[in-house]
Amino acid sequence: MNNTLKRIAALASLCIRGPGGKTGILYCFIVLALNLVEIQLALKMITWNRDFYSALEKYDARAALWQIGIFGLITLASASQFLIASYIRQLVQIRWRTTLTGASLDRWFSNKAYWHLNTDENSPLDNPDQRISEDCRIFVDRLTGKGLDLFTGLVGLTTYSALLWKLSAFPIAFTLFGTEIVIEHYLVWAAPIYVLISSGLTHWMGAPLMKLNVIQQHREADMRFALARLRESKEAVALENGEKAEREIIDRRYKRILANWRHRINREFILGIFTRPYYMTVLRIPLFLAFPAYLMGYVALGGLMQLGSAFTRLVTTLSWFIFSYKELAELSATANRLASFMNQAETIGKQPRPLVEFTSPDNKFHIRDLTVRNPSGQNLLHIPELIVKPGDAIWIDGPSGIGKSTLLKALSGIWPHCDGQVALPSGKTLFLPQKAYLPLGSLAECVAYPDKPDNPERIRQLLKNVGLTCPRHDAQLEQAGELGSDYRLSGGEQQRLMIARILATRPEWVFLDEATSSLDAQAEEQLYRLLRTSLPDTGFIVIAHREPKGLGEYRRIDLWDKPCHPRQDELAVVAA
Ligand SMILES: Nc1ncnc2c1ncn2[C@@H]1O[C@H](COP(=O)(O)OP(=O)(O)OP(=O)(O)O)[C@@H](O)[C@H]1O
Repeated sequence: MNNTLKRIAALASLCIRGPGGKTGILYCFIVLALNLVEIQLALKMITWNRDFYSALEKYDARAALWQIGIFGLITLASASQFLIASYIRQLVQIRWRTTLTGASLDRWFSNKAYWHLNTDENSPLDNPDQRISEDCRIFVDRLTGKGLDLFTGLVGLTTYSALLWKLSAFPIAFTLFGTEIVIEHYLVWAAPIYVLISSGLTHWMGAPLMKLNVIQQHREADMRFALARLRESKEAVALENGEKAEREIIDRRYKRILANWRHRINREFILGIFTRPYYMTVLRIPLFLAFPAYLMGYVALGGLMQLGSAFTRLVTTLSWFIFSYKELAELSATANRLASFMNQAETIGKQPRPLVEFTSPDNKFHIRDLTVRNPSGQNLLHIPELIVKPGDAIWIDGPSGIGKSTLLKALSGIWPHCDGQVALPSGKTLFLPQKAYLPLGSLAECVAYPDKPDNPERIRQLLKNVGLTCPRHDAQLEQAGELGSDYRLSGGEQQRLMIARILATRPEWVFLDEATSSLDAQAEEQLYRLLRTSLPDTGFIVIAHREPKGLGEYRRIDLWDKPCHPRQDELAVVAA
């Protein structure tokens, strides 16, 4: 509980420190001031109860009509207060949610946490990519909602207690085990005892609901992920007639949702056995408790209604915990999830880089004593020394699974299971993985990725140069859409697009991981030639199962005669 409060405080302070956060605080004070107005209106309503019922008791029609007019005015003021307060509260939510979402995304992207963090369905991190936006919304919504309610409630509590104390200046007397007991101001004591017992019961009956809510959100996110994955792979699924298998995967996930949902319904039912009658009686119980005072002649009907109304206000304010139980459960689950995601993302930045970086003379790309392992610690590759000059080309060729792609990941700095030294030359570097990545956006944005497209005409020309000339592509050059689904590029076309990306971004170093594997040998050679003539000073490190013809002179690193997962001393790849 203590930890949860600390996490809520840390996330709230993050929201306040962000842009517009302080203005948010100012808005919160305005909402609080408006809520205090609401307390004053509630006091007026309590007095109204007395005056209206007194008028009825005395058959005074004029006074009763006058009270109906006052009721209209109080209602108007109360509705205006509610609408303005909730509008301003949402302005705070916009500011704080923007800051919190920004901070979460910063952590998600910094140090490539999105790649490093284990986000499997069994990971305790619980699908951060599926939940970031929703969690930030829930957290800010519940924090501003429940936080402000709590402050207002505390003020309301003292006001209503003081009023009730004044109104209930009469005792209740009864005999218990032969002893006469007299309790002064008994209504003031009855309210907290009544609510305390009720809150305890709510928590006792509802505590398992918190855990069930967390599991439910987790499983819902798993199902959304499976559906999103189907959308991404729809072509393969359609071609392989995988509908039945996919349906089973999704059904399995739905069944998990269903199983937890059943538990949740049962628990909500159990909780409802207590809370539902509580909601229904909370407005009447005060009258029942106050009516001995009426019978004993301490108050008239108007006074009884005023007492009942003041007691109801006090009990509803005290019942904040019971009424807010579900939202508080959500706030606590969301705060814990967000905080744990942020902590884990931050620790990634603190881990030392696995490869020691040194400066190489003449701006060469230099590897010394590099060992690449798989996650279980088995050695994949060992490179004692490799030096590549700017403008040179290297072809790495070897069997599947030997660790070629992993070598590129190690060089890019994202693979933690490696050691050795590396000198990465200055200048722009582009790593193109086996599977072409087509970001959401226009064709021009896709070509220039990760840069911004500056000149559509130039990109049009580059697409033409790599053989992507089709009126359809021309029309889609600047039109936003989802590549890969909307543009329907073939595997080979996607790889041509990657070559256009190299030409558009003009890096000094290019690492290609089977980036031309879907092209025929002739097209591949043409494209390599185009790359070499357009970028004569660029160094190329090419992983491919076919010789990179057209790239000019290159050195080959042949991994064919190396056993898979060899011992470190068995494998020494030396590039002359
Ligand atoms: N993220 C990962 N988690 C666990 N194992 C991995 C991961 N990435 C790669 N591996 C393992 O490391 C080994 C080398 O994989 P890698 O992709 O580097 O092979 P490769 O030589 O590029 O093969 P191919 O020619 O088929 O692309 C494989 O056994 C693979 O299963």
